[in-house]
Amino acid sequence: MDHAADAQRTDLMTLTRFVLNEQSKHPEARGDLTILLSHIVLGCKFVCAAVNKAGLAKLIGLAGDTNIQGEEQKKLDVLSNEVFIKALCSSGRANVLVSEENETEIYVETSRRGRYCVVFDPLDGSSNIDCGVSIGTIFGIYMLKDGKAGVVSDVLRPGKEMVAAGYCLYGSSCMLVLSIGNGVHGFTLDPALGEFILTHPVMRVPRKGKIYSVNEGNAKHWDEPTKKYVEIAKFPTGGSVPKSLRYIGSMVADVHRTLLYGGIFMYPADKKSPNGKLRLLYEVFPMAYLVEQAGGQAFTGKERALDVVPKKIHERSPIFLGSFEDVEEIKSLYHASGLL
Ligand SMILES: O=P(O)(O)OC[C@H]1O[C@](O)(COP(=O)(O)O)[C@@H](O)[C@@H]1O
Ligand SMILES: [Mg+2]
Ligand SMILES: [Mg+2]
Repeated sequence: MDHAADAQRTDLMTLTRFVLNEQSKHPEARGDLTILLSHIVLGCKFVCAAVNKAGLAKLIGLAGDTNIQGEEQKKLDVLSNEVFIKALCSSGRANVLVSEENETEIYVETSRRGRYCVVFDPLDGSSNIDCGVSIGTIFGIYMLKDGKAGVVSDVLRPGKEMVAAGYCLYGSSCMLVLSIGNGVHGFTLDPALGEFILTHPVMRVPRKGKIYSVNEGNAKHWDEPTKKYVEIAKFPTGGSVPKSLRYIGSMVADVHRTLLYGGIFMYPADKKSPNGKLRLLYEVFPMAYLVEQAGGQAFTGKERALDVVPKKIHERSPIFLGSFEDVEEIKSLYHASGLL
């Protein structure tokens, strides 16, 4: 056993240590957010373990029910949802919860209520579970508006009012990417230690990218600006090289790649789904928050994504996010089209 190396590892920047350091910069902080995040992290570790052994543990396939979105729930959707609801309730720091898998908002029992509201997608990329392609968990955190008993309007607020957001990627490695309003930081799970270690400090999305990411299967239903953008990406003029298409079909994985490599991820509105497919509260807002914190931008086809005021908890929204200049291009096409 290489004790020296092991001793070395004790000064690794773990996620817990990182959040405690951030907390220490705010003398007014009571540590509630730190405790809440530690319970979300526990949930991610649990789901990561379940995903890794999904085939062995008969966690592949359908659970037999349909969720409010009309989607057939996968066994891992249901398990992950239970894991996060239990973890958040037991933190004693959560108040109102909104999950993709629950029709209505969840109110934590009075004795265990706290000052934060959490919106989450317990398992993102469900269509990729059974084939072992990267999937994830997405979350966003609001603080109660007036500190009293939570109500649904505590979460029907613009994404820019969130105090933290993140996702956990269950892929070739398990990574948790987090922002508590001070940049974006990536942590990789060390399976031996069972700790998330800071491996990607201060993530910055490249200003301009070479990748576009969209489900081209919907192309015939797209509006003109989206069609034009993809046309230019494929057949650029003036000697520029065509962009590469990359689409995994798990938002967490497609956004993670976009944050690291740059480019644009989009799920536009189309004639089939006039509000797009992705959900504003627990998919679009957390990802837009992270992308903006990393120097990129997020646009709905009409406005800055984080300025939208949701009316319903499962509301959908079109989204274009990623490298600043790439999103600027699609914004100018919307302006030019008169749709804005
Ligand atoms: O198959 P499509 O229409 O391209 O949709 C893929 C999108 O749907 C999602 O799977 C929806 O999320 P859930 O799996 O959490 O329902 C996103 O992760 C992904 O970006
Ligand atoms: Mg999802
Ligand atoms: Mg989901």
